[in-house]
Amino acid sequence: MKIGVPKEIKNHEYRVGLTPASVREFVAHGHSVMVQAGAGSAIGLDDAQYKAAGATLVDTAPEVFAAADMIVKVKEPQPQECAMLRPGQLLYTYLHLAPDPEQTAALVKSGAVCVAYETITGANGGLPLLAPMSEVAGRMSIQAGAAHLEKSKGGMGVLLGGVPGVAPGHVVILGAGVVGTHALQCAVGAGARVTVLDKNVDRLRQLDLVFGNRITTLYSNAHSVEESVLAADLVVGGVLIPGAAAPKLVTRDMISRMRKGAVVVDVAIDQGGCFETSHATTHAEPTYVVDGVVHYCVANMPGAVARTSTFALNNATIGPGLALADLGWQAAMRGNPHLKAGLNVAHGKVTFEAVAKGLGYDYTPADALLN
Ligand SMILES: NC(=O)C1=CN([C@@H]2O[C@H](COP(=O)(O)OP(=O)(O)OC[C@H]3O[C@@H](n4cnc5c(N)ncnc54)[C@H](O)[C@@H]3O)[C@@H](O)[C@H]2O)C=CC1
Ligand SMILES: CC(=O)C(=O)O
Ligand SMILES: [Mg+2]
Repeated sequence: MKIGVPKEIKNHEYRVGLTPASVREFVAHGHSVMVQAGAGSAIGLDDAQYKAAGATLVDTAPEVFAAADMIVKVKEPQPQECAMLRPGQLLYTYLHLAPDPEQTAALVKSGAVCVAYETITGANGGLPLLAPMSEVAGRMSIQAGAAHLEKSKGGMGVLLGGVPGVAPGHVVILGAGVVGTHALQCAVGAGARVTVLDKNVDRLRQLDLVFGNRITTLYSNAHSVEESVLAADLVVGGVLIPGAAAPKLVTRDMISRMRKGAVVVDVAIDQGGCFETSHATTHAEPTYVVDGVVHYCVANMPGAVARTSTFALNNATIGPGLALADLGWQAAMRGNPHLKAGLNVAHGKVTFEAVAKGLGYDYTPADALLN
């Protein structure tokens, strides 16, 4: 198969779909790999390394899209990329379609076969191709939140760890999944007071066993969310209903009653966000203020630490990527329900139920297209 890797074009996005090591794997499996010149140069993966790994370098994205059977990316295709997709072409990347009707319409129109990293499931549960970026974003959420609590960034001027004789900052984490757990590790490490909420009590039990009374765990409902958020200096939003739009747990009214200069980091913004007042921002302008509360809602947080993130992402995407290329998407998915769960759009049909339901499309189960 001809594999194509274009340079990412989203704002401040320096990750790249394949590392040179991953190119080498695809080539060893008998595939040819085309990489757009300069695709990895911002993170020290230069063209010479791709060449040495067996890739062909081409100058422009249109050349990559025109020649490749399978496009490997990081972020959801931007409008000019959607326009270059063709019927039957395989797209392997993050999509986050539920909150994105324009992209969904463009992918449906393209006729391409679109596999979303974030909905591929794991044999042992979880979302293994989302997990590494959630680890990164979870850890970054405390870093970003702490920075924006400083006065010069619009915050109230709180040091998360406090100092002897002064109480630490209070971090509230919504969702105890991968983002939540990694945020929690960093918040505890920084010396903050930490409260974490989830609807999954087993998950709270696991965290309680590890962190004991260094943290407070709470079952998530409207009451506990409201009480916690109103007492917080920093709130991290890390909830997920896989493939669906994020539930709006924090209302506009709660935001208006929060402490002035508090910070919210809505990591779940790529699925639409879990604060009613959230809208997606970019690394170029990461924050805005509503009712005195600083909102950080960057939809590609791992792009800021693109080198670490690219390696972590490739560790997870290489296996399913090789299966798709080696067997073709239909045979690969027939034998693997976890990979099949990644199919979101194919041949003009929406094949992921939560996306179809949320955006008003007829739902076509993937099985109907696998013959
Ligand atoms: N902005 C960015 O750059 C990035 C965003 N993300 C996003 O972060 C979000 C979280 O991802 P993960 O932690 O990997 O998901 P996960 O599936 O590991 O965890 C989500 C947690 O939310 C919980 N949850 C669901 N409804 C809830 C509710 N009403 N109240 C409290 N908890 C609730 C679930 O029980 C689960 O434990 C996703 O939307 C993901 O796409 C991930 C990486 C980067
Ligand atoms: C998961 C995601 O949206 C990202 O890594 O940018
Ligand atoms: Mg999007």
